[in-house]
Amino acid sequence: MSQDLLKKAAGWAALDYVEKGSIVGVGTGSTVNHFIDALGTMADQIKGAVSSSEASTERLKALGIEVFDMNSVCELSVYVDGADEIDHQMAMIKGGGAALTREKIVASIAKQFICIADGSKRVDVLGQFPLPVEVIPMARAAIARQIVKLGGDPIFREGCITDNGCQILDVHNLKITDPKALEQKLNNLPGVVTNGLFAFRGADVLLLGEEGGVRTLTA
Ligand SMILES: O=C(CO)[C@H](O)[C@H](O)COP(=O)(O)O
Repeated sequence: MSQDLLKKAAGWAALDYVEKGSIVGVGTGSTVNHFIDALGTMADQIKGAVSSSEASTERLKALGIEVFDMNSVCELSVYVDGADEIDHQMAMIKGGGAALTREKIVASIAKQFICIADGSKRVDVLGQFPLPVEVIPMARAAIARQIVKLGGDPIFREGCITDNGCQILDVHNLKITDPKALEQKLNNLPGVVTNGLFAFRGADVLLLGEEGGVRTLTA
């Protein structure tokens, strides 16, 4: 089965976690696009969505789903999003699609984080996928020097401007033995907006698309 079909299976499986009449937190990416398509089939049964990116907002609206301003919503029952990597403790690397900051913000008000992914995303140790760090443009070089001191190799994602008007450094060759410690260290660097480690706010449920079907794992 193709990777996209595995993503699709995981995306559609997340529909089971959507409560009727609720506002749903929606992530970003190719796996989430399948979830949004699935959500479209129950557009008249939900109140709407809070979106983590302009791209997801556009897709949601095209399916007739109302998108609420994050500031008008206190709590979400679920937040559904993909991941670039997820480990056995349900910590993730996210941000391959550059939406990490809004993803972390929307996830922070959700009771449950439902991660949808194809089987290739599950890893023993995070860090094979370069860790995205969103930075204020004027701080980029200073942050890159600090990241080198932490043992990583930051590469500027040329041409990428986030929905927040910021830039991305993709950090290669990090050995992430303690995801929470690294998440905190990176957040402490002046000019870092967000880093793509989701260790403090990991997933609660992982729906993993595999050849044999969708496997459900819980934290
Ligand atoms: O964090 C993300 C976007 O910022 C995505 O969830 C992550 O990159 C996975 O993407 P995909 O579902 O396309 O593999």
